[in-house]
Amino acid sequence: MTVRDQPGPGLDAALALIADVPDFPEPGILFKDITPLLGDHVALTAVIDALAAAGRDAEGRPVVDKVLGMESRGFILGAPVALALGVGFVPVRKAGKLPRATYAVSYSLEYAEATLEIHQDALAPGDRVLLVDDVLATGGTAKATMELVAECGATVHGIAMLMELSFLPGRDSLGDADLTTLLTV
Ligand SMILES: O=P(O)(O)OC[C@H]1O[C@H](OP(=O)(O)OP(=O)(O)O)[C@H](O)[C@@H]1O
Ligand SMILES: Nc1ncnc2[nH]cnc12
Repeated sequence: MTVRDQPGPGLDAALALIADVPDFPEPGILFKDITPLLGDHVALTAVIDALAAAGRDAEGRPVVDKVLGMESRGFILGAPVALALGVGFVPVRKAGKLPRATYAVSYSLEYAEATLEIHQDALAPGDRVLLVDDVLATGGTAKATMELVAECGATVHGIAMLMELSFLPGRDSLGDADLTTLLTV
């Protein structure tokens, strides 16, 4: 597994806007609140540019066919990353939200259990995709999404996360996937 830090102008200041909220949504969880960062145009631009770099080659050319975002914070970050790369966006949604035929995977995350779904025709066999989300905690969400991509016959080019919680074993569940995290806490 490769981890690439993507320092850039304004990125450190952007990441400093993430707020710690103790005991949310339940006692013992230190919740990482990205809403102050999202509300700052300069910070949001720096973060989207840094995440999009995970979908480019060394010359800066896009190398993915689709960006996937996991509900719901992965939608906020993933859609602008897709625009930056000039490719389409695919939502990976919680159970029961997608209207047509889906593949589904159930999983556990830091403070809940859930099922994620993808439309069966969202990806073409052989598509190379970039997964985008805000937090890598237990890795349950990312691992479930990788399984959905495999079920579609597509390939995970990389996983781009705003932050990684180093006190949880998230990265251990991602095999040899190419993981980019902008911040480790
Ligand atoms: O690595 P994990 O343990 O799976 O946790 C990470 C996931 O948890 C959060 O999403 P959540 O399901 O809480 O949904 P939200 O974005 O709608 O708040 C976060 O946005 C990641 O998707
Ligand atoms: N501690 C945390 N803060 C924010 N989002 C999360 N998703 C899973 N764990 C989280």
